[in-house]
Amino acid sequence: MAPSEASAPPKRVIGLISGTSVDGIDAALVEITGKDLDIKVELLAGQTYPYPADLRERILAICAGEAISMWELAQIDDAIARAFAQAAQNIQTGHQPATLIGSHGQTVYHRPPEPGGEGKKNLGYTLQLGRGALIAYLTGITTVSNFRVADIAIGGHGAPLVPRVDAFLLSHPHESRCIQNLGGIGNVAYIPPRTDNWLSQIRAWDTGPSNSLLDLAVEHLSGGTKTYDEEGKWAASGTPCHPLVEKWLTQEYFHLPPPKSTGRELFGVAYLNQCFQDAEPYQLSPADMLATLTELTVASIVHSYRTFLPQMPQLVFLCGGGSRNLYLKQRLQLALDKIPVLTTDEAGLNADFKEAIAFAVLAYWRQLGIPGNLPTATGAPAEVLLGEINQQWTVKSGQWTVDSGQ
Ligand SMILES: Nc1ncnc2c1ncn2[C@@H]1O[C@H](COP(=O)(O)OP(=O)(O)OP(=O)(O)O)[C@@H](O)[C@H]1O
Ligand SMILES: CC(=O)N[C@H]1[C@@H]2OC[C@@H](O2)[C@@H](O)[C@@H]1O[C@H](C)C(=O)O
Repeated sequence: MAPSEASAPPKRVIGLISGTSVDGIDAALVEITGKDLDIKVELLAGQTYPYPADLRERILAICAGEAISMWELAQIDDAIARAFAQAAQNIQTGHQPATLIGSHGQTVYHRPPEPGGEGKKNLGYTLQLGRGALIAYLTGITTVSNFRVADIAIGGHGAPLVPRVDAFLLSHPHESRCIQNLGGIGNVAYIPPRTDNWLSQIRAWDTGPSNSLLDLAVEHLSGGTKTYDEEGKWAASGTPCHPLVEKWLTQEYFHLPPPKSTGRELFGVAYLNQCFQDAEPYQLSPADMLATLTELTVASIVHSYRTFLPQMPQLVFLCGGGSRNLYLKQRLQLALDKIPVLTTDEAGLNADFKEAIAFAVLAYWRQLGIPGNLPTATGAPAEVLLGEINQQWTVKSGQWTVDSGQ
């Protein structure tokens, strides 16, 4: 083997994301080798760093549509970048330092593209706070950020982006698989067996609410003493009200064909208030209400598989915080009948940190010049490089030098 073909040393990368649950910053320190089907990712450390309570409250208020001044926007952007930079520092404790960060940031607004004729549709818009330039400066590590904007600029949804990573880490030569993320919002990647043109046959979309409504309901019903339902125990003590689930399932989003994306703008506080109003005639107990909202997550996922997939998958792998909700998992298994429902842990990929791991891989691909989006997932007309590279600049002997991050 020629020296240039000798396998490159592993690249040490940090992935950072705070998702739509706004529960905290998921940080993953990984070692990556290979590029596509030969890619290997080893998780060296994974940790969630909760936001300070006041910052979380402000982010949730902005996500719920509260108007803020540009001054406050700047303050929050910096506060998030600082928290992300701190998470990147902390996750390296006891390890060799990383040479690259992939930082998703915090989504505070997401508007999918509006349908319309060629050149007539409104582009989507998405805003992730926590600017990469500040993270690069504070950590001294080259940071890739703003992953969604390039896909959106050419007409895509800019989401979901993880499916391409799922494809390379979780595909199977003979088996079709759904990778179902259960975050604040749910999203699915359907990955066919790796036969000819398998990449172009991948389908992916946001399935709707996963924990966003449940968490808000738990906070309300517990009088603010809980932020989520540990293992789904509270919901498990109730009974789902099926007529309500049927009514909620008539909502337009669930019937839109993919590609499609959504967020807390739709499945947030106002939506939950409507759910409570709809539930009034049924006089549900708190536990029944939580069981019914859980059932909406389950039913919307299964309905979307049955409606939009070319065929049902042979296996479903769950990931995201909702995969720890045993009641949700059990209801999903019941609804999917004979299709095994596992977590990605069982495929060797940590279910809690898969999104953080994915943004480490997307940053790595960005640096190698490999596209990160899948047009069948985001609806973009082409593959594009995702993310803006914020080089780590240092002053050496009075001259600016740039750390290539290689
Ligand atoms: N042990 C648990 N039992 C029940 N639910 C849990 C548990 N752990 C986490 N969750 C749920 O998972 C949520 C967080 O999931 P996750 O971190 O995957 O979401 P996210 O990344 O913020 O969202 P998204 O994927 O939409 O961006 C919590 O808000 C909670 O509802
Ligand atoms: C705009 C935005 O932040 N979307 C998130 C959100 O959370 C889940 C779902 O909605 C998904 O589409 C996306 O995140 C994951 C990481 C993705 O892009 O694959």
